Amino acid sequence: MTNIRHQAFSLPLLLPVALLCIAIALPLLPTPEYWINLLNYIGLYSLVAIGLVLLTGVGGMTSFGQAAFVGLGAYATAYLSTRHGVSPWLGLLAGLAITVISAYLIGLITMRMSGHYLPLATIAWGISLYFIFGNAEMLNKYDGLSGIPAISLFGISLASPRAIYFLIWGAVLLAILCLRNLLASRPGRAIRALKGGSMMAEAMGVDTRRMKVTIFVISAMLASISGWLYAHFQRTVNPSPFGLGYGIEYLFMAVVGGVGHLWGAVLGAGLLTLLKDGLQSVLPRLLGSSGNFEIIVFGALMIFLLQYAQEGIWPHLRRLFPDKANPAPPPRADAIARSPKPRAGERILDVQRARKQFGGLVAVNDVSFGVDAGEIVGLIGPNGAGKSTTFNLVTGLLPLTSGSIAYRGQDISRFASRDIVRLGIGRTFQHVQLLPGMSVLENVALGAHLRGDYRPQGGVLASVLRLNRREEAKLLHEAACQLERVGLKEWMFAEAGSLALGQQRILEIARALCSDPALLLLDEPAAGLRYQEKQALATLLRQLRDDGMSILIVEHDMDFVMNLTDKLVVMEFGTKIAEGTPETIQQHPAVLEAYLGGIE
Ligand SMILES: Nc1ncnc2c1ncn2[C@@H]1O[C@H](COP(=O)(O)OP(=O)(O)OP(=O)(O)O)[C@@H](O)[C@H]1O
Repeated sequence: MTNIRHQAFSLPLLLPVALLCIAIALPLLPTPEYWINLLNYIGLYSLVAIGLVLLTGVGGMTSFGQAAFVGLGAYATAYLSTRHGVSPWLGLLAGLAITVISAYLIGLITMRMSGHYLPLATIAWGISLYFIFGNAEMLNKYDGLSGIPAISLFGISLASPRAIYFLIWGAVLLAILCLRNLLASRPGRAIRALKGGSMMAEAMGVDTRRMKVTIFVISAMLASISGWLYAHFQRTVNPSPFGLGYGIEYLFMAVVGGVGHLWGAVLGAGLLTLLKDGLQSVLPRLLGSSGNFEIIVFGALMIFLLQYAQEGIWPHLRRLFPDKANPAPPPRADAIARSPKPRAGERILDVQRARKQFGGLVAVNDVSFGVDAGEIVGLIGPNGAGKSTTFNLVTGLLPLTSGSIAYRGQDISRFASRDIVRLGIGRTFQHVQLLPGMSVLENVALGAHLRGDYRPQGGVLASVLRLNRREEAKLLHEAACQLERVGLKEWMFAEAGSLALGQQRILEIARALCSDPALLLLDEPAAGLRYQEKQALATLLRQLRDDGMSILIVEHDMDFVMNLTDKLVVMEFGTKIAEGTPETIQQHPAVLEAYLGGIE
Protein backbone atom coordinates (compact mmCIF):
# COMPACT_ATOMS: atom_id res chain seq x y z
CA MET A 1 0.00 0.00 0.00
CA THR A 2 1.38 3.39 -0.87
CA ASN A 3 1.45 6.29 1.51
CA ILE A 4 -2.21 7.26 1.87
CA ARG A 5 -1.47 10.69 3.27
CA HIS A 6 0.42 11.86 0.24
CA GLN A 7 -1.89 10.31 -2.34
CA ALA A 8 -4.82 12.66 -2.59
CA PHE A 9 -2.77 15.82 -2.01
CA SER A 10 -0.57 14.99 -4.93
CA LEU A 11 -3.36 14.72 -7.52
CA PRO A 12 -3.28 17.85 -9.64
CA LEU A 13 -5.35 20.27 -7.59
CA LEU A 14 -7.58 21.18 -10.51
CA LEU A 15 -9.03 17.70 -10.89
CA PRO A 16 -10.37 17.21 -7.35
CA VAL A 17 -11.67 20.79 -7.27
CA ALA A 18 -13.49 20.26 -10.57
CA LEU A 19 -14.94 16.95 -9.35
CA LEU A 20 -16.08 18.58 -6.12
CA CYS A 21 -17.79 21.42 -8.02
CA ILE A 22 -19.60 18.91 -10.26
CA ALA A 23 -20.63 16.88 -7.21
CA ILE A 24 -22.09 19.98 -5.52
CA ALA A 25 -23.80 21.17 -8.70
CA LEU A 26 -25.46 17.85 -9.63
CA PRO A 27 -28.43 17.97 -7.22
CA LEU A 28 -28.85 21.72 -7.79
CA LEU A 29 -29.16 21.25 -11.56
CA PRO A 30 -32.19 19.52 -13.11
CA THR A 31 -30.40 16.16 -12.92
CA PRO A 32 -32.96 13.32 -13.17
CA GLU A 33 -34.09 12.03 -9.77
CA TYR A 34 -33.04 8.54 -10.82
CA TRP A 35 -29.37 9.59 -11.02
CA ILE A 36 -29.50 11.41 -7.70
CA ASN A 37 -30.89 8.27 -6.09
CA LEU A 38 -28.14 6.20 -7.66
CA LEU A 39 -25.49 8.62 -6.39
CA ASN A 40 -27.02 8.44 -2.93
CA TYR A 41 -26.70 4.67 -2.96
CA ILE A 42 -23.10 4.95 -4.13
CA GLY A 43 -22.40 7.27 -1.17
CA LEU A 44 -24.06 4.85 1.27
CA TYR A 45 -22.09 1.88 -0.06
CA SER A 46 -18.89 3.93 -0.11
CA LEU A 47 -19.13 4.51 3.64
CA VAL A 48 -19.18 0.76 4.29
CA ALA A 49 -16.43 0.06 1.76
CA ILE A 50 -14.23 2.78 3.32
CA GLY A 51 -14.50 0.92 6.64
CA LEU A 52 -13.47 -2.24 4.81
CA VAL A 53 -10.40 -0.52 3.39
CA LEU A 54 -9.32 0.20 6.96
CA LEU A 55 -10.16 -3.29 8.23
CA THR A 56 -9.20 -5.47 5.29
CA GLY A 57 -6.93 -3.45 3.02
CA VAL A 58 -4.88 -1.76 5.71
CA GLY A 59 -5.33 -4.01 8.74
CA GLY A 60 -5.36 -7.29 6.81
CA MET A 61 -8.57 -8.73 8.34
CA THR A 62 -11.28 -9.93 5.98
CA SER A 63 -14.90 -9.36 6.98
CA PHE A 64 -18.02 -10.55 5.21
CA GLY A 65 -20.27 -9.31 7.99
CA GLN A 66 -20.34 -5.52 7.50
CA ALA A 67 -23.91 -5.53 6.16
CA ALA A 68 -25.08 -6.68 9.59
CA PHE A 69 -23.66 -3.50 11.15
CA VAL A 70 -25.44 -1.44 8.47
CA GLY A 71 -28.58 -3.21 9.70
CA LEU A 72 -27.86 -2.34 13.34
CA GLY A 73 -27.61 1.37 12.50
CA ALA A 74 -30.72 1.25 10.30
CA TYR A 75 -32.91 -0.75 12.67
CA ALA A 76 -31.87 1.21 15.78
CA THR A 77 -33.03 4.52 14.32
CA ALA A 78 -36.04 2.98 12.53
CA TYR A 79 -37.30 1.36 15.73
CA LEU A 80 -36.73 4.38 17.97
CA SER A 81 -38.17 6.93 15.55
CA THR A 82 -41.24 4.92 14.47
CA ARG A 83 -42.14 3.28 17.79
CA HIS A 84 -41.04 5.92 20.30
CA GLY A 85 -40.97 9.14 18.27
CA VAL A 86 -37.29 9.68 19.04
CA SER A 87 -35.37 12.20 16.90
CA PRO A 88 -33.28 10.64 14.09
CA TRP A 89 -30.19 12.27 15.61
CA LEU A 90 -30.75 10.41 18.88
CA GLY A 91 -31.40 7.34 16.73
CA LEU A 92 -27.93 7.85 15.24
CA LEU A 93 -26.33 7.98 18.69
CA ALA A 94 -28.29 4.91 19.84
CA GLY A 95 -27.32 3.00 16.68
CA LEU A 96 -23.67 3.92 17.13
CA ALA A 97 -23.75 2.92 20.82
CA ILE A 98 -25.28 -0.49 20.02
CA THR A 99 -22.82 -0.96 17.16
CA VAL A 100 -19.78 -0.02 19.26
CA ILE A 101 -20.79 -2.38 22.07
CA SER A 102 -21.59 -5.31 19.78
CA ALA A 103 -18.55 -4.77 17.53
CA TYR A 104 -16.33 -4.51 20.60
CA LEU A 105 -17.66 -7.77 22.04
CA ILE A 106 -17.58 -9.61 18.70
CA GLY A 107 -14.12 -8.13 18.00
CA LEU A 108 -12.76 -9.28 21.37
CA ILE A 109 -13.69 -12.85 20.50
CA THR A 110 -12.96 -12.97 16.77
CA MET A 111 -9.99 -10.64 16.26
CA ARG A 112 -7.62 -13.13 17.87
CA MET A 113 -8.48 -15.59 15.09
CA SER A 114 -6.36 -15.80 12.00
CA GLY A 115 -6.30 -17.55 8.62
CA HIS A 116 -9.69 -18.65 7.35
CA TYR A 117 -11.26 -18.71 10.84
CA LEU A 118 -11.78 -14.96 10.95
CA PRO A 119 -13.71 -14.67 7.64
CA LEU A 120 -15.79 -17.68 8.71
CA ALA A 121 -16.59 -16.01 12.02
CA THR A 122 -17.63 -12.80 10.21
CA ILE A 123 -19.98 -14.88 8.03
CA ALA A 124 -21.44 -16.45 11.16
CA TRP A 125 -22.23 -13.12 12.85
CA GLY A 126 -23.50 -11.65 9.58
CA ILE A 127 -25.98 -14.49 9.21
CA SER A 128 -27.06 -14.45 12.85
CA LEU A 129 -27.76 -10.70 12.92
CA TYR A 130 -29.75 -11.03 9.68
CA PHE A 131 -31.95 -13.71 11.24
CA ILE A 132 -32.38 -11.67 14.41
CA PHE A 133 -33.70 -8.74 12.30
CA GLY A 134 -36.00 -11.08 10.41
CA ASN A 135 -37.41 -12.94 13.39
CA ALA A 136 -37.74 -10.24 16.03
CA GLU A 137 -41.40 -9.44 16.68
CA MET A 138 -40.56 -5.92 17.85
CA LEU A 139 -38.87 -5.25 14.47
CA ASN A 140 -41.94 -6.56 12.61
CA LYS A 141 -40.09 -9.64 11.36
CA TYR A 142 -39.34 -9.85 7.62
CA ASP A 143 -41.89 -7.11 6.81
CA GLY A 144 -39.67 -4.59 8.59
CA LEU A 145 -40.51 -1.09 9.75
CA SER A 146 -41.91 1.71 7.64
CA GLY A 147 -42.99 5.31 8.14
CA ILE A 148 -39.50 6.36 9.23
CA PRO A 149 -39.34 10.16 9.48
CA ALA A 150 -36.91 12.27 7.45
CA ILE A 151 -33.83 13.80 9.06
CA SER A 152 -33.97 17.52 9.57
CA LEU A 153 -30.81 19.59 9.83
CA PHE A 154 -30.88 23.19 11.15
CA GLY A 155 -34.64 23.15 10.56
CA ILE A 156 -34.28 22.00 6.93
CA SER A 157 -36.01 18.73 6.10
CA LEU A 158 -33.83 16.22 4.24
CA ALA A 159 -36.84 14.30 2.97
CA SER A 160 -35.98 14.59 -0.73
CA PRO A 161 -33.14 12.56 -2.31
CA ARG A 162 -31.56 15.87 -3.41
CA ALA A 163 -31.45 17.18 0.13
CA ILE A 164 -30.10 14.04 1.80
CA TYR A 165 -27.49 13.77 -0.99
CA PHE A 166 -25.44 16.48 0.70
CA LEU A 167 -25.56 14.72 4.08
CA ILE A 168 -24.60 11.36 2.58
CA TRP A 169 -21.67 12.71 0.58
CA GLY A 170 -20.63 15.01 3.44
CA ALA A 171 -20.38 11.88 5.60
CA VAL A 172 -18.29 10.13 2.92
CA LEU A 173 -15.83 13.03 2.64
CA LEU A 174 -15.61 13.36 6.43
CA ALA A 175 -14.93 9.63 6.78
CA ILE A 176 -12.12 9.81 4.22
CA LEU A 177 -10.62 12.87 5.90
CA CYS A 178 -10.76 11.29 9.37
CA LEU A 179 -9.26 7.99 8.23
CA ARG A 180 -6.53 9.75 6.28
CA ASN A 181 -5.61 11.65 9.42
CA LEU A 182 -5.65 8.42 11.38
CA LEU A 183 -3.50 6.47 8.93
CA ALA A 184 -0.85 9.19 8.82
CA SER A 185 -0.28 9.03 12.57
CA ARG A 186 1.28 6.89 15.30
CA PRO A 187 -1.79 4.63 15.69
CA GLY A 188 -2.13 4.62 11.89
CA ARG A 189 1.36 3.24 11.49
CA ALA A 190 0.53 0.62 14.11
CA ILE A 191 -2.61 -0.32 12.16
CA ARG A 192 -0.58 -0.62 8.96
CA ALA A 193 1.94 -2.79 10.81
CA LEU A 194 -0.79 -5.35 11.59
CA LYS A 195 -0.59 -6.60 8.03
CA GLY A 196 3.12 -7.35 8.48
CA GLY A 197 2.24 -9.91 11.16
CA SER A 198 1.62 -9.53 14.86
CA MET A 199 5.17 -10.53 15.85
CA MET A 200 6.88 -7.50 14.31
CA ALA A 201 4.16 -5.08 15.45
CA GLU A 202 4.27 -6.40 19.03
CA ALA A 203 8.07 -6.12 19.02
CA MET A 204 7.61 -2.42 18.18
CA GLY A 205 5.38 -2.03 21.23
CA VAL A 206 2.02 -2.22 19.45
CA ASP A 207 -0.83 -3.85 21.36
CA THR A 208 -1.99 -5.71 18.25
CA ARG A 209 -5.14 -7.17 19.72
CA ARG A 210 -6.32 -3.81 20.92
CA MET A 211 -5.53 -2.23 17.55
CA LYS A 212 -7.44 -4.94 15.69
CA VAL A 213 -10.50 -4.47 17.89
CA THR A 214 -10.21 -0.69 17.44
CA ILE A 215 -10.28 -0.82 13.63
CA PHE A 216 -13.02 -3.40 13.73
CA VAL A 217 -15.14 -1.02 15.83
CA ILE A 218 -14.33 1.96 13.56
CA SER A 219 -15.31 0.05 10.41
CA ALA A 220 -18.51 -1.14 12.11
CA MET A 221 -19.31 2.49 13.08
CA LEU A 222 -18.98 3.60 9.45
CA ALA A 223 -21.32 0.78 8.42
CA SER A 224 -23.77 1.81 11.14
CA ILE A 225 -23.76 5.46 9.97
CA SER A 226 -24.46 4.21 6.46
CA GLY A 227 -27.40 2.22 7.86
CA TRP A 228 -28.74 5.28 9.67
CA LEU A 229 -28.61 7.37 6.48
CA TYR A 230 -30.15 4.50 4.51
CA ALA A 231 -33.12 4.21 6.90
CA HIS A 232 -33.95 7.91 6.69
CA PHE A 233 -33.37 8.01 2.94
CA GLN A 234 -35.53 4.95 2.16
CA ARG A 235 -37.95 5.68 5.05
CA THR A 236 -38.50 1.95 5.42
CA VAL A 237 -36.27 -0.96 6.44
CA ASN A 238 -36.49 -4.75 6.16
CA PRO A 239 -33.77 -7.38 6.65
CA SER A 240 -32.93 -8.10 3.00
CA PRO A 241 -30.21 -5.43 2.44
CA PHE A 242 -28.41 -6.54 5.60
CA GLY A 243 -27.81 -10.18 4.69
CA LEU A 244 -24.67 -12.04 3.77
CA GLY A 245 -25.09 -11.30 0.03
CA TYR A 246 -24.64 -7.59 0.69
CA GLY A 247 -21.73 -8.33 3.04
CA ILE A 248 -19.98 -10.02 0.12
CA GLU A 249 -20.89 -7.17 -2.25
CA TYR A 250 -19.32 -4.58 0.08
CA LEU A 251 -16.12 -6.58 0.06
CA PHE A 252 -16.35 -6.79 -3.75
CA MET A 253 -16.60 -3.00 -3.94
CA ALA A 254 -13.53 -2.46 -1.76
CA VAL A 255 -11.49 -5.06 -3.68
CA VAL A 256 -12.53 -3.84 -7.14
CA GLY A 257 -11.79 -0.19 -6.28
CA GLY A 258 -8.54 -0.96 -4.48
CA VAL A 259 -8.77 -2.39 -0.99
CA GLY A 260 -5.65 -0.55 0.21
CA HIS A 261 -6.92 2.89 -0.83
CA LEU A 262 -9.61 5.06 0.71
CA TRP A 263 -10.68 6.58 -2.63
CA GLY A 264 -10.62 3.08 -4.08
CA ALA A 265 -13.63 2.31 -1.88
CA VAL A 266 -15.62 5.14 -3.48
CA LEU A 267 -14.49 4.10 -6.94
CA GLY A 268 -15.42 0.46 -6.28
CA ALA A 269 -18.83 1.40 -4.85
CA GLY A 270 -19.50 3.62 -7.87
CA LEU A 271 -18.39 1.12 -10.48
CA LEU A 272 -20.24 -1.83 -9.02
CA THR A 273 -23.45 0.10 -8.38
CA LEU A 274 -23.50 1.47 -11.93
CA LEU A 275 -22.54 -1.89 -13.39
CA LYS A 276 -25.20 -3.70 -11.37
CA ASP A 277 -27.79 -1.15 -12.38
CA GLY A 278 -26.86 -1.42 -16.07
CA LEU A 279 -26.69 -5.21 -16.08
CA GLN A 280 -30.00 -5.55 -14.23
CA SER A 281 -31.77 -3.76 -17.06
CA VAL A 282 -29.75 -5.14 -20.00
CA LEU A 283 -29.18 -8.82 -19.14
CA PRO A 284 -32.82 -9.93 -18.65
CA ARG A 285 -33.66 -8.33 -22.01
CA LEU A 286 -30.73 -10.05 -23.69
CA LEU A 287 -31.39 -13.42 -22.08
CA GLY A 288 -35.14 -13.22 -22.35
CA SER A 289 -35.88 -14.11 -18.70
CA SER A 290 -35.63 -12.32 -15.37
CA GLY A 291 -33.11 -13.21 -12.65
CA ASN A 292 -30.00 -11.97 -10.82
CA PHE A 293 -27.72 -12.55 -13.80
CA GLU A 294 -25.46 -9.67 -12.80
CA ILE A 295 -24.00 -11.92 -10.07
CA ILE A 296 -22.46 -14.10 -12.79
CA VAL A 297 -20.79 -11.07 -14.39
CA PHE A 298 -19.59 -9.91 -10.94
CA GLY A 299 -18.07 -13.33 -10.31
CA ALA A 300 -16.23 -13.27 -13.65
CA LEU A 301 -15.05 -9.69 -13.01
CA MET A 302 -13.75 -10.70 -9.59
CA ILE A 303 -11.79 -13.65 -10.97
CA PHE A 304 -10.31 -11.40 -13.68
CA LEU A 305 -9.29 -8.75 -11.14
CA LEU A 306 -7.78 -11.23 -8.71
CA GLN A 307 -5.76 -12.61 -11.58
CA TYR A 308 -4.60 -9.39 -13.25
CA ALA A 309 -5.13 -6.41 -10.91
CA GLN A 310 -5.02 -7.62 -7.33
CA GLU A 311 -4.57 -4.09 -6.02
CA GLY A 312 -7.84 -2.99 -7.66
CA ILE A 313 -8.47 -0.19 -10.14
CA TRP A 314 -7.55 2.88 -8.09
CA PRO A 315 -3.74 2.39 -8.16
CA HIS A 316 -3.89 2.11 -11.97
CA LEU A 317 -5.90 5.32 -12.16
CA ARG A 318 -3.44 7.05 -9.84
CA ARG A 319 -0.57 6.18 -12.16
CA LEU A 320 -2.14 8.50 -14.75
CA PHE A 321 -1.33 11.35 -12.36
CA PRO A 322 2.26 10.71 -11.29
CA ASP A 323 3.37 12.18 -7.99
CA LYS A 324 5.69 15.05 -8.86
CA ALA A 325 5.74 16.53 -5.37
CA ASN A 326 9.11 16.37 -3.65
CA PRO A 327 8.26 15.98 0.02
CA ALA A 328 10.29 18.09 2.44
CA PRO A 329 12.04 16.39 5.35
CA PRO A 330 10.10 16.64 8.61
CA PRO A 331 10.70 20.01 10.28
CA ARG A 332 12.85 20.22 13.39
CA ALA A 333 10.83 19.49 16.51
CA ASP A 334 11.46 19.13 20.23
CA ALA A 335 13.41 15.99 21.00
CA ILE A 336 11.47 13.23 22.73
CA ALA A 337 12.69 12.59 26.28
CA ARG A 338 15.27 9.79 26.52
CA SER A 339 15.44 7.29 29.34
CA PRO A 340 18.53 7.35 31.57
CA LYS A 341 21.22 5.04 30.19
CA PRO A 342 23.26 2.52 32.22
CA ARG A 343 26.83 3.26 33.31
CA ALA A 344 29.56 1.57 31.27
CA GLY A 345 30.25 -1.90 32.66
CA GLU A 346 26.86 -2.25 34.42
CA ARG A 347 25.32 -5.73 33.95
CA ILE A 348 22.48 -4.89 31.60
CA LEU A 349 21.22 -8.35 30.62
CA ASP A 350 21.44 -11.36 32.89
CA VAL A 351 20.25 -14.71 31.52
CA GLN A 352 20.20 -17.40 34.21
CA ARG A 353 19.63 -21.09 33.42
CA ALA A 354 17.19 -20.16 30.63
CA ARG A 355 15.40 -23.22 29.31
CA LYS A 356 12.97 -23.69 26.45
CA GLN A 357 11.35 -26.98 25.56
CA PHE A 358 9.14 -27.60 22.53
CA GLY A 359 7.47 -30.84 23.62
CA GLY A 360 10.32 -33.30 23.99
CA LEU A 361 12.88 -31.06 22.23
CA VAL A 362 15.09 -28.96 24.49
CA ALA A 363 15.88 -26.00 22.20
CA VAL A 364 17.62 -23.99 24.95
CA ASN A 365 19.12 -26.04 27.75
CA ASP A 366 19.74 -24.09 30.99
CA VAL A 367 21.83 -21.43 29.27
CA SER A 368 23.39 -18.61 31.34
CA PHE A 369 25.26 -15.55 30.11
CA GLY A 370 25.30 -11.81 30.54
CA VAL A 371 25.79 -8.60 28.58
CA ASP A 372 27.43 -5.54 30.15
CA ALA A 373 26.66 -1.97 29.18
CA GLY A 374 28.72 -0.77 26.23
CA GLU A 375 29.82 -4.19 24.95
CA ILE A 376 29.03 -6.17 21.84
CA VAL A 377 28.33 -9.81 22.63
CA GLY A 378 28.00 -12.42 19.88
CA LEU A 379 25.81 -15.48 20.19
CA ILE A 380 27.11 -18.08 17.78
CA GLY A 381 26.67 -21.76 17.06
CA PRO A 382 25.83 -24.17 14.26
CA ASN A 383 22.34 -24.30 12.67
CA GLY A 384 19.67 -25.35 15.12
CA ALA A 385 21.86 -24.55 18.16
CA GLY A 386 19.07 -22.52 19.78
CA LYS A 387 20.31 -18.96 19.12
CA SER A 388 17.09 -17.54 17.68
CA THR A 389 15.07 -19.27 20.38
CA THR A 390 17.29 -17.62 23.01
CA PHE A 391 16.68 -14.27 21.29
CA ASN A 392 12.96 -14.85 21.33
CA LEU A 393 13.10 -15.70 25.04
CA VAL A 394 14.95 -12.45 25.81
CA THR A 395 12.53 -10.35 23.72
CA GLY A 396 9.42 -12.01 25.20
CA LEU A 397 8.22 -13.57 21.95
CA LEU A 398 8.45 -17.01 23.59
CA PRO A 399 7.79 -17.84 27.25
CA LEU A 400 10.56 -19.51 29.26
CA THR A 401 10.06 -23.11 30.37
CA SER A 402 12.30 -22.37 33.37
CA GLY A 403 15.11 -20.07 34.41
CA SER A 404 15.10 -16.29 34.51
CA ILE A 405 16.06 -13.24 32.46
CA ALA A 406 16.76 -9.88 34.08
CA TYR A 407 17.20 -6.53 32.36
CA ARG A 408 19.05 -3.95 34.47
CA GLY A 409 18.21 -5.90 37.61
CA GLN A 410 14.50 -6.26 36.80
CA ASP A 411 13.11 -9.75 36.19
CA ILE A 412 11.52 -9.68 32.71
CA SER A 413 10.95 -13.44 32.40
CA ARG A 414 7.17 -13.08 32.19
CA PHE A 415 7.01 -9.78 30.30
CA ALA A 416 5.24 -9.47 26.93
CA SER A 417 7.43 -8.29 24.06
CA ARG A 418 5.79 -4.87 23.90
CA ASP A 419 6.62 -4.31 27.58
CA ILE A 420 10.21 -5.39 26.99
CA VAL A 421 10.71 -2.86 24.19
CA ARG A 422 9.28 -0.20 26.49
CA LEU A 423 12.02 -1.00 29.04
CA GLY A 424 14.79 -0.45 26.50
CA ILE A 425 15.48 -3.59 24.47
CA GLY A 426 15.21 -3.03 20.71
CA ARG A 427 15.50 -5.78 18.13
CA THR A 428 15.82 -6.64 14.45
CA PHE A 429 14.70 -9.85 12.75
CA GLN A 430 16.51 -12.71 11.03
CA HIS A 431 14.20 -12.25 8.02
CA VAL A 432 13.74 -8.51 7.48
CA GLN A 433 10.27 -7.44 8.58
CA LEU A 434 9.37 -4.10 7.08
CA LEU A 435 6.24 -2.57 5.62
CA PRO A 436 7.46 -2.48 2.01
CA GLY A 437 4.82 -0.06 0.67
CA MET A 438 5.39 2.48 3.42
CA SER A 439 8.14 5.12 3.28
CA VAL A 440 11.47 4.51 4.99
CA LEU A 441 10.72 7.41 7.35
CA GLU A 442 7.37 5.98 8.43
CA ASN A 443 8.84 2.51 8.89
CA VAL A 444 11.44 3.96 11.21
CA ALA A 445 8.86 6.10 13.05
CA LEU A 446 6.99 2.88 13.88
CA GLY A 447 9.90 2.07 16.19
CA ALA A 448 8.98 5.12 18.30
CA HIS A 449 5.46 3.80 18.89
CA LEU A 450 5.84 3.92 22.68
CA ARG A 451 7.82 7.16 22.88
CA GLY A 452 6.51 10.52 24.07
CA ASP A 453 2.93 11.25 25.06
CA TYR A 454 1.40 8.37 23.25
CA ARG A 455 -1.86 8.75 25.09
CA PRO A 456 -3.99 10.86 24.80
CA GLN A 457 -2.08 13.20 22.41
CA GLY A 458 -1.04 10.35 20.16
CA GLY A 459 -4.20 8.25 20.56
CA VAL A 460 -6.75 7.25 17.94
CA LEU A 461 -9.25 10.07 18.59
CA ALA A 462 -6.56 12.75 18.76
CA SER A 463 -5.13 11.49 15.46
CA VAL A 464 -8.53 11.44 13.74
CA LEU A 465 -9.10 15.04 14.85
CA ARG A 466 -5.53 16.09 14.03
CA LEU A 467 -4.82 17.12 17.63
CA ASN A 468 -1.61 15.09 17.43
CA ARG A 469 0.44 17.47 15.29
CA ARG A 470 3.07 18.33 17.92
CA GLU A 471 3.52 14.69 18.90
CA GLU A 472 3.64 13.60 15.29
CA ALA A 473 6.27 16.23 14.43
CA LYS A 474 8.41 14.96 17.31
CA LEU A 475 8.12 11.34 16.19
CA LEU A 476 8.97 12.07 12.57
CA HIS A 477 11.86 14.30 13.63
CA GLU A 478 13.18 11.48 15.83
CA ALA A 479 12.85 9.01 12.94
CA ALA A 480 14.71 11.43 10.63
CA CYS A 481 17.51 11.80 13.24
CA GLN A 482 17.91 8.02 13.51
CA LEU A 483 18.01 7.72 9.72
CA GLU A 484 20.75 10.34 9.64
CA ARG A 485 22.59 8.42 12.40
CA VAL A 486 22.66 5.20 10.35
CA GLY A 487 23.36 6.95 7.04
CA LEU A 488 20.00 6.41 5.31
CA LYS A 489 18.84 10.03 5.36
CA GLU A 490 18.71 10.42 1.61
CA TRP A 491 16.35 7.43 1.31
CA MET A 492 13.85 8.89 3.76
CA PHE A 493 10.94 9.10 1.29
CA ALA A 494 11.71 5.99 -0.73
CA GLU A 495 9.42 3.01 -0.33
CA ALA A 496 11.07 0.64 2.13
CA GLY A 497 10.54 -2.26 -0.25
CA SER A 498 12.63 -0.54 -2.94
CA LEU A 499 15.82 -0.58 -0.83
CA ALA A 500 18.59 -3.15 -1.25
CA LEU A 501 18.72 -5.89 1.41
CA GLY A 502 21.72 -4.29 3.14
CA GLN A 503 19.86 -0.98 3.45
CA GLN A 504 16.75 -2.76 4.67
CA ARG A 505 18.76 -4.36 7.48
CA ILE A 506 20.17 -0.93 8.41
CA LEU A 507 16.62 0.46 8.28
CA GLU A 508 15.60 -2.18 10.83
CA ILE A 509 18.43 -1.01 13.08
CA ALA A 510 17.26 2.62 12.74
CA ARG A 511 13.73 1.48 13.63
CA ALA A 512 15.03 -0.32 16.70
CA LEU A 513 17.07 2.77 17.67
CA CYS A 514 13.90 4.85 17.50
CA SER A 515 12.58 2.99 20.55
CA ASP A 516 15.42 4.54 22.61
CA PRO A 517 17.01 1.23 23.58
CA ALA A 518 20.01 0.62 25.86
CA LEU A 519 20.36 -2.91 24.47
CA LEU A 520 20.06 -3.86 20.80
CA LEU A 521 19.39 -7.45 19.76
CA LEU A 522 20.38 -8.11 16.17
CA ASP A 523 19.41 -11.42 14.59
CA GLU A 524 21.83 -12.27 11.75
CA PRO A 525 22.20 -8.65 10.56
CA ALA A 526 24.93 -9.54 8.04
CA ALA A 527 23.03 -12.40 6.38
CA GLY A 528 22.81 -11.88 2.61
CA LEU A 529 24.97 -8.73 2.64
CA ARG A 530 27.86 -8.07 0.26
CA TYR A 531 31.37 -7.42 1.58
CA GLN A 532 31.10 -3.61 1.50
CA GLU A 533 27.69 -3.70 3.13
CA LYS A 534 29.09 -5.85 5.93
CA GLN A 535 31.94 -3.37 6.44
CA ALA A 536 29.47 -0.50 6.62
CA LEU A 537 27.34 -2.45 9.09
CA ALA A 538 30.34 -3.22 11.31
CA THR A 539 31.34 0.47 11.31
CA LEU A 540 27.82 1.45 12.31
CA LEU A 541 27.69 -1.08 15.15
CA ARG A 542 31.08 0.05 16.50
CA GLN A 543 29.89 3.63 16.38
CA LEU A 544 26.75 2.67 18.32
CA ARG A 545 28.89 0.88 20.93
CA ASP A 546 31.05 3.99 21.24
CA ASP A 547 27.83 5.92 21.93
CA GLY A 548 27.24 3.59 24.90
CA MET A 549 24.88 1.07 23.26
CA SER A 550 25.06 -2.58 24.29
CA ILE A 551 24.54 -5.10 21.50
CA LEU A 552 23.74 -8.81 21.50
CA ILE A 553 24.20 -10.22 18.04
CA VAL A 554 23.41 -13.61 16.50
CA GLU A 555 25.56 -14.15 13.44
CA HIS A 556 26.91 -16.97 11.29
CA ASP A 557 29.63 -14.95 9.55
CA MET A 558 32.69 -15.78 11.66
CA ASP A 559 34.95 -13.05 10.21
CA PHE A 560 32.27 -10.49 10.96
CA VAL A 561 31.73 -11.52 14.62
CA MET A 562 35.38 -12.18 15.42
CA ASN A 563 36.35 -8.66 14.32
CA LEU A 564 33.39 -6.95 15.92
CA THR A 565 32.53 -8.48 19.27
CA ASP A 566 34.01 -8.06 22.73
CA LYS A 567 32.72 -11.41 23.92
CA LEU A 568 31.24 -14.54 22.40
CA VAL A 569 28.78 -17.09 23.74
CA VAL A 570 28.81 -20.36 21.80
CA MET A 571 25.85 -22.74 21.73
CA GLU A 572 25.44 -26.23 20.36
CA PHE A 573 22.30 -28.41 20.57
CA GLY A 574 20.71 -25.87 22.90
CA THR A 575 23.60 -25.90 25.38
CA LYS A 576 26.25 -23.24 26.02
CA ILE A 577 29.60 -24.85 25.25
CA ALA A 578 31.93 -21.87 25.62
CA GLU A 579 32.10 -18.18 26.55
CA GLY A 580 34.98 -15.75 26.22
CA THR A 581 36.79 -13.23 24.03
CA PRO A 582 36.98 -13.93 20.28
CA GLU A 583 40.64 -14.90 20.68
CA THR A 584 39.95 -17.55 23.36
CA ILE A 585 36.90 -18.85 21.49
CA GLN A 586 38.97 -19.40 18.34
CA GLN A 587 41.22 -21.74 20.33
CA HIS A 588 38.48 -23.39 22.40
CA PRO A 589 38.50 -27.18 21.82
CA ALA A 590 34.74 -27.60 22.24
CA VAL A 591 34.10 -24.84 19.67
CA LEU A 592 36.55 -26.36 17.20
CA GLU A 593 34.84 -29.69 17.73
CA ALA A 594 31.38 -28.16 17.13
CA TYR A 595 32.34 -26.24 14.00
CA LEU A 596 35.10 -28.34 12.48
CA GLY A 597 34.44 -31.78 13.95
CA GLY A 598 37.66 -31.61 15.97
CA ILE A 599 40.06 -30.91 13.08
CA GLU A 600 42.48 -28.18 14.14
N1 LIG B 1 8.41 -23.05 17.54
C1 LIG B 1 9.14 -24.16 17.53
N2 LIG B 1 8.58 -25.36 17.71
C2 LIG B 1 9.31 -26.50 17.71
N3 LIG B 1 10.66 -26.52 17.58
C3 LIG B 1 11.28 -25.34 17.40
C4 LIG B 1 10.57 -24.12 17.37
N4 LIG B 1 11.46 -23.11 17.18
C5 LIG B 1 12.67 -23.70 17.09
N5 LIG B 1 12.56 -25.03 17.23
C6 LIG B 1 13.65 -26.00 17.22
O1 LIG B 1 14.56 -25.58 18.21
C7 LIG B 1 15.90 -25.81 17.77
C8 LIG B 1 16.68 -24.52 17.85
O2 LIG B 1 16.21 -23.65 16.81
P1 LIG B 1 16.73 -22.17 16.62
O3 LIG B 1 15.98 -21.57 15.48
O4 LIG B 1 16.71 -21.46 17.91
O5 LIG B 1 18.23 -22.44 16.19
P2 LIG B 1 19.28 -21.41 15.62
O6 LIG B 1 20.54 -21.64 16.36
O7 LIG B 1 18.76 -20.04 15.65
O8 LIG B 1 19.41 -21.94 14.14
P3 LIG B 1 19.69 -21.09 12.79
O9 LIG B 1 21.08 -20.62 12.88
O10 LIG B 1 19.51 -22.11 11.71
O11 LIG B 1 18.69 -19.98 12.75
C9 LIG B 1 15.81 -26.38 16.37
O12 LIG B 1 15.90 -27.78 16.48
C10 LIG B 1 14.43 -25.97 15.91
O13 LIG B 1 13.91 -26.91 15.00
